[in-house]
Amino acid sequence: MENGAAPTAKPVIVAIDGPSGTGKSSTSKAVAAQLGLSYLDTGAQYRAITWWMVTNGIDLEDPTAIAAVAGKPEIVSGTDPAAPTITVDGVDVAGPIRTQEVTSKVSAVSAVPEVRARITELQRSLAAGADKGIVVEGRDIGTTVLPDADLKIFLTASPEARAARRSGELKGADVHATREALIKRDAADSSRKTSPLAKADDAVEVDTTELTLAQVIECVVTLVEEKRAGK
Ligand SMILES: Nc1ncnc2c1ncn2[C@@H]1O[C@H](COP(=O)(O)OP(=O)(O)O)[C@@H](O)[C@H]1O
Ligand SMILES: Nc1ccn([C@@H]2O[C@H](COP(=O)(O)OP(=O)(O)O)[C@@H](O)[C@H]2O)c(=O)n1
Repeated sequence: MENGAAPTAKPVIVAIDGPSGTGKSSTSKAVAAQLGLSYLDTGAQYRAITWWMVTNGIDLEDPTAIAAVAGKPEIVSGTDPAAPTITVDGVDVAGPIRTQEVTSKVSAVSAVPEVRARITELQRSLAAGADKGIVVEGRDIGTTVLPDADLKIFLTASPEARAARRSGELKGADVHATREALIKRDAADSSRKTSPLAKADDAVEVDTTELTLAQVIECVVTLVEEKRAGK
């Protein structure tokens, strides 16, 4: 080693996939913060492009209409896990992308191949530019976006646990209706032709139903540290 300098750690790429409400965002943010890595919420990017389409009156029942404008909005993601940001054409959309309207329409938009190609390119470039490494969470990160990730995790949980977690967030929301909406969105995301929600063959599956968030975070941090140590 020249000048006795300490070796610089190789950037580590972590892919976390799974259905809605399994804890991907909370886990990824915490793991990235704890390990000094960047963090990317790819669902927020699909929500942002959906928000733009809704705002601009695009017919979301028509995949050709969606494909025709997929390249128009400029979507920028801030990857600091302590303060992730998302803008569309310079407008902060962190709030508006979480509405029921966007949630109910995002699967139709994200199924369009031109949308996926556009967003996948953004994701790969953000991952390549993360000096220390990055935790990227979504549905197709381990299978399609970053197939060479150093570590792939696939989070699962029972529909009941996921619905209870989500309705806890959406204060007062009916657990049954939330459960039905989750199941419908997962079915759409899993059955689309282009890069569906799926576990990569080499992903580690973690069932979070009976685990606390702190336990899931600890489990993933340990797996990253083991990878880094070459175990
Ligand atoms: N293991 C867990 N136990 C209990 N609640 C959890 C757990 N993991 C996440 N949560 C909570 O569930 C909700 C959904 O988690 P989130 O990380 O947004 O899931 P996802 O990104 O997979 O949709 C959040 O309110 C979060 O605090
Ligand atoms: N890598 C990804 C991430 C999200 N998505 C789409 O974006 C939607 C919203 O993702 P999200 O992660 O914000 O969803 P939540 O489970 O957090 O509600 C999903 O239902 C998918 O339709 C995708 O297609 N591919």
